[in-house]
Amino acid sequence: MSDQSIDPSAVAESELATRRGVFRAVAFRDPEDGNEHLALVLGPLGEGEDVLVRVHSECVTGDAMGALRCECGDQLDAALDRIVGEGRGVLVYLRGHEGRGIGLLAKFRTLALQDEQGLDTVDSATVLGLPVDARDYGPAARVLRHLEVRSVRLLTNNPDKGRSLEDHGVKVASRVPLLMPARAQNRAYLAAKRDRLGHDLPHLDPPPNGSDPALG
Ligand SMILES: Nc1nc2c(ncn2[C@@H]2O[C@H](COP(=O)(O)OP(=O)(O)OP(=O)(O)O)[C@@H](O)[C@H]2O)c(=O)[nH]1
Repeated sequence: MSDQSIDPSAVAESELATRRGVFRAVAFRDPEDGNEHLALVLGPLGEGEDVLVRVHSECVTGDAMGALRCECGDQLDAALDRIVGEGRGVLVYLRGHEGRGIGLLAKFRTLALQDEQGLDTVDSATVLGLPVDARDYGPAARVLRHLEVRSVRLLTNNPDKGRSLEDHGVKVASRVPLLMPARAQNRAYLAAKRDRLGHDLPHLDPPPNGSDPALG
């Protein structure tokens, strides 16, 4: 549980008209990591119970450039569509989470190893002495408290994300799958997330005899 709260002087808000509609956009500087993060809020949140929430880790290649080797961009679009479909919800976009927290340069080093040596997303980090996942969800918990969100339906396939948010005091009422169809370019990445990182991705083809054809 992180007790720190966001200082009002470190928050700025504006309306943000997007292709999907008008959001309340809340920028904030987190008191612990010092990064400037973003929350997009749709609709009145009422009592703040059971709010549909996506906590999305920055991925400049997937989110902004449309890269296909991960499914980050697809998930960002799908999460916003789901929130707009309900007419109520929050997307928290966490900066400083690039590459699961190792940063852009280090992420590219891991991507090069994946391309050149066929390592997966886990081994390509560990051979470089980098953490597989260094993300801190404290900023998400703090902004959800700031927004008076009391419990969330969390859009994620990653059970650890729900647990980490709960460790920071967020009540996760349920986990809502955010399953993206596999593409040729991201099949190996998705398989590694399922097989090595424990993500719930039941829509992927099961690995026959313990090996995934997408990897071979
Ligand atoms: N280190 C590293 N990071 C990657 C790689 N591919 C994508 N990422 C980063 O992974 C982060 C997203 O994490 P994921 O593990 O894909 O998914 P998640 O956020 O844990 O789970 P979901 O909530 O289901 O999306 C983003 O910050 C991406 O930049 C990679 O090969 N190596």
